[in-house]
Amino acid sequence: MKKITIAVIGVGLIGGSIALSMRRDPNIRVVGYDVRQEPLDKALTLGVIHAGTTDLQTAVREANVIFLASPVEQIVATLPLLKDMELQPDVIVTDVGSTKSGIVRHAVEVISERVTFIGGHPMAGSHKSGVEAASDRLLENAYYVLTPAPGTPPEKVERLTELLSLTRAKVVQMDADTHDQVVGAVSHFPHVLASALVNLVANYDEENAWHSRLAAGGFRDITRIASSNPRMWRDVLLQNREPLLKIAKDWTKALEDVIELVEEGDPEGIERFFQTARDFRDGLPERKTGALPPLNDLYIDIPDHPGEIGRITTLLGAKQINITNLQIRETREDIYGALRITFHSQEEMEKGEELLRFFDYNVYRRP
Ligand SMILES: NC(=O)C1=CN([C@@H]2O[C@H](COP(=O)(O)OP(=O)(O)OC[C@H]3O[C@@H](n4cnc5c(N)ncnc54)[C@H](O)[C@@H]3O)[C@@H](O)[C@H]2O)C=CC1
Ligand SMILES: O=C(O)C(=O)Cc1ccc(O)cc1
Repeated sequence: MKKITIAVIGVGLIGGSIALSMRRDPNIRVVGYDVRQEPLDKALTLGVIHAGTTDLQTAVREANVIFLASPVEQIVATLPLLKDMELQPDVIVTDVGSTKSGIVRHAVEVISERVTFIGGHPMAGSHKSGVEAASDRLLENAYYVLTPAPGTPPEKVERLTELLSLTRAKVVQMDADTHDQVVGAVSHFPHVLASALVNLVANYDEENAWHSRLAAGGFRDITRIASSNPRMWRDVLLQNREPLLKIAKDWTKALEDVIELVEEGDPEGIERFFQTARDFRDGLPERKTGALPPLNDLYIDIPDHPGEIGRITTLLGAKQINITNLQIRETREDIYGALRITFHSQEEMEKGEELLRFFDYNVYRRP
């Protein structure tokens, strides 16, 4: 089979994960470019890329496909640089940015007879960043949105789709504006809300430190994404202003509606509010096929002493069930702790679940 070269511009969490997925094919050579030497050194050490450079022209010269994987404002800034560079004829330039309309608009400058641009956004990720968190499984089972323009040659979209099968993501297509509206609502705005809530509670906490001490499961769950990379999210908000401002207005109205129900002391209305949300939330696709990142986690109630954890890992080890991480979560009333176990694969998680249930542990798939 013909050897091809992939250039990854920005070797961080997503660029690194794409690179690792591409490396599943031995005929693919991955060249990484970054503005910093450090991620390139790490990526080489971790076997994420075959070669690394801080010179953009060197990275893209041989590339058949170029993935722009830096923060979105930097993707916009890189596009015009490509225009003056020596590129392979028939090269496909794509990106992984969380926003699409602005990027697709700027990409028009680089599109030519010889250069195709196809916007892309893998709908999986993490609040972690950097190449050290990259994984060839990060995008597995997630949606991967492509936003080809009406004039994009369909055979190029097909070629990119085929290449992306190495990520094991599910490639779908939509126009860039629709993407920004939908993803604004299900991803960007939740990040704003999570951070706003954390900042509110942090202010209360200055007056009364019980806030952070009592911050329990619900607060932690809904605010996990407030630990995301502030630079990255700054750029996302700046790139997706219009849809986000509209969603923020709708949100304000939705919150006012709840406030009204509370002011009126309307029990049916309040219950309906929670019930409607619960019905939709419970009907969301399971993690393995949805927009949430794929996780092979189980949560187990354990009596709060160390011997118990040893027993669980021994049981799993004896059945050759591989785990990749263990975490003790909040202790409830000093009786039970919740142990989170991350398994190496979905299959191993299912085996672990069955085994631990057999030994009478309370096992949950959600925290
Ligand atoms: N973090 C996530 O969960 C997801 C992020 N994305 C998108 O992927 C892109 C990358 O995000 P992450 O991998 O999370 O960030 P990251 O911070 O892990 O990696 C970004 C890398 O880009 C490099 N960089 C910065 N400016 C650059 C430039 N001008 N040229 C080349 N490299 C440059 C940085 O040095 C860093 O190594 C962003 O556009 C983000 O919107 C998409 C899906 C999920
Ligand atoms: O941490 C999480 O759950 C995320 O929200 C992941 C994510 C972050 C950014 C994206 O553009 C897509 C997915």
